[in-house]
Amino acid sequence: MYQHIKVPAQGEKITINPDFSLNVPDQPIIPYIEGDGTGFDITPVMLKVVDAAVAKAYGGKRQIHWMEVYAGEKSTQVYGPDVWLPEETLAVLKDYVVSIKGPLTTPVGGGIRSLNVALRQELDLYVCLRPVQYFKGVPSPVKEPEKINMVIFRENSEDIYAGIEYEAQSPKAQKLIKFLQEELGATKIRFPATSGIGIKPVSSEGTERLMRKAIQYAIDNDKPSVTIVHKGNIMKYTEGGFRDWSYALAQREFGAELIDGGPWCKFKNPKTGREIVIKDSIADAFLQQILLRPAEYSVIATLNLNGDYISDALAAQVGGIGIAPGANLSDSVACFEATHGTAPKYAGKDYVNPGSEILSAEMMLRHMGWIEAADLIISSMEKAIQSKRVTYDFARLMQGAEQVSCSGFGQVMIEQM
Ligand SMILES: NC(=O)C1=CN([C@@H]2O[C@H](COP(=O)(O)OP(=O)(O)OC[C@H]3O[C@@H](n4cnc5c(N)ncnc54)[C@H](OP(=O)(O)O)[C@@H]3O)[C@@H](O)[C@H]2O)C=CC1
Ligand SMILES: O=C(O)CCC(=O)C(=O)O
Ligand SMILES: [Mg+2]
Repeated sequence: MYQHIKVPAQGEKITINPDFSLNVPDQPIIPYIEGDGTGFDITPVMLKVVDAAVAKAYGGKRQIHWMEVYAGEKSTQVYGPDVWLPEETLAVLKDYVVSIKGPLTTPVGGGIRSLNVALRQELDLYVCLRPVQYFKGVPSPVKEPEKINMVIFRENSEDIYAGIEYEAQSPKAQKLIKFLQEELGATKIRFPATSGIGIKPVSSEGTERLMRKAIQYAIDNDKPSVTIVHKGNIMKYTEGGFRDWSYALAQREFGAELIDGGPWCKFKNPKTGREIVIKDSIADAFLQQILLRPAEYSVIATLNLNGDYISDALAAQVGGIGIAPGANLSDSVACFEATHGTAPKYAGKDYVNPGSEILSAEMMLRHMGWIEAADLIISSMEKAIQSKRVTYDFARLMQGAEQVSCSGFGQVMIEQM
């Protein structure tokens, strides 16, 4: 049926109901992309840890049947030199509803555009959900990392990630600059002859669907606030639009009322009766506030580029991107992936922390309703860290730690289950 994807002999597809809830069989087939660079190291460890957690939690009644699908460098080996993201990979990720991927390389400057971004756009995975939580015992550069408990909702389908960009001095850049100057009266392009130029589309529709999810998450998880993070003072109609449309949605759809004349507003959580405050923060100020007053922030709703920066910055505060998980979500399809990239200098060395991808799998299990297996992953991660048998990133900051390999850390987790 497929050119290179081998469907496991056993197992069934996860399917979606009209209300977007999932039907998860006891033997689901779950597609995975190994990933480039350290994806080669961390993905097999993630598979092993998840299999162990599922076996332990359900005693053989449930089992995941993994199905490898290809993207990135491995895809060019399997399909041919220029095939980075095969059509059948996209079709399978959509059709099988829930999947997980390792990181994929994007060259800086020229070369292919990001496959990670392409995948999100092709499947319209418009929410990038990145929870940031502290695990006891993790070495952190801040004094009170336990005060950090945030969930980032990063808009994942627009902003400068649309890839509308033209190289300096190319005919298209020159044409666009001429159009901006002659047709739209732009006078502030400082060096028009040598400027590369990019376009930043941000829409009310894209903003509203993201904000709706962020507010619903705050309701479902009894969170005290949603903070809109933007740079709307400078980019008035894109980032400023994001702020204004977000506030308007909170008022229109969730009945939020202005606090002291606004723009902050609040409403009562219909499930718990507790107040949810909708507020905003300008991105530069926000980045210092999360260091100085992290306890004041809970759910974060932000644009694509801000969300990218904030994800890594917040991850560092709770110990680094070695334990920073994430999910890319549409209303129906979910593809889980770590926040970090391919860390090329460590590729193939069985060295890096597999924690981010394992915790992404933990989010996946929870999304599937396999709570017992997800809980087991969290508890074994906590115990593994507290046993101080950890990968280099934690070991270099911990007193008395024993440094273990990437696969060694997976083994420590399995022993703790
Ligand atoms: N979703 C995706 O697939 C993403 C892909 N990328 C791509 O990855 C490539 C490399 O990007 P780069 O900017 O180097 O960012 P990376 O996130 O790959 O690595 C940056 C640094 O983060 C630390 N790090 C990363 N992964 C781990 C891990 N598993 N365990 C412990 N520490 C880790 C390392 O720090 P130290 O040096 O201190 O040990 C590493 O040098 C680029 O092509 C980029 O486009 C980037 C982000 C996301
Ligand atoms: O696609 C890439 O190469 C980088 C993406 C990234 O940094 C992210 O999504 O956090
Ligand atoms: Mg990033």
